[in-house]
Amino acid sequence: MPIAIINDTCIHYRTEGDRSLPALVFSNSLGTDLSMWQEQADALAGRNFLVRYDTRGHGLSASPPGPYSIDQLGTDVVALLDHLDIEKAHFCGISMGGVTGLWLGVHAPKRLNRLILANTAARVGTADGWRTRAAAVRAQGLGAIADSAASRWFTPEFVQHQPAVADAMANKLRGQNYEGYAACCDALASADLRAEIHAITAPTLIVAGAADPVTTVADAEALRSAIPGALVAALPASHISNVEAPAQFTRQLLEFLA
Ligand SMILES: O=C(O)CC1=CCC(=O)O1
Repeated sequence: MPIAIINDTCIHYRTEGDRSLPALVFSNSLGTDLSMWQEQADALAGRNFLVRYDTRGHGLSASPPGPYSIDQLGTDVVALLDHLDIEKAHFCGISMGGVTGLWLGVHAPKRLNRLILANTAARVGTADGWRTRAAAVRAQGLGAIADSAASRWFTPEFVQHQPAVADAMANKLRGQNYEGYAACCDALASADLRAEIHAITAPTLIVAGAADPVTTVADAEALRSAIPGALVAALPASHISNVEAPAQFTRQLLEFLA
């Protein structure tokens, strides 16, 4: 279980594949952990040096008291690259992980090769919405958020046909650290990169879920028009598109990184 002490915080990560291959970093969404990328890791470990990590406040990484900020989530990645002696990497982040990717595109362009931004936006939801959620989680824990997770993350058809996958992810959320989750809601409350993302120079692929109610296809189009040269692919999925449409997601990754 590799742990790096990064910005005074224990960050859990996992590497796979040959170090001589181009590095590819995966960043998880709110309430999940690095295991969400298993399908992509299985497909890509022969082609890339994979680095998966648990965003602070998630999985086996530490959950120091919040609020966190998007600058912190982004500088954690830069420090993890330093720790692993990686000069430049591809970066694939989903939802909150995608916001981290946008931050890296703006603030750490020299550390990036290609950028894959899935189910994300330069401004996800509203500051009030995230502050209300953070307060509710600090007061009541993660039970209610976990109970409703499947409906935010997946289409009803997916939940019906793959109940074990949806339940396993919701149960994992139930077991997360509530302060870490709330502190990441604080980070999303204050993250608004809309005025900055035009400066991104990394070749960028935006992956949308055609049925995503959280970060919509319109959000993906807004990213595409702001980021020079960005491409968009819409998959038949809701918010956690790499789990709901794993084969299509992986194909997009492979084609974009080829
Ligand atoms: O609300 C959710 O659970 C979905 C989500 C929003 C940001 C993120 O990373 O996940």
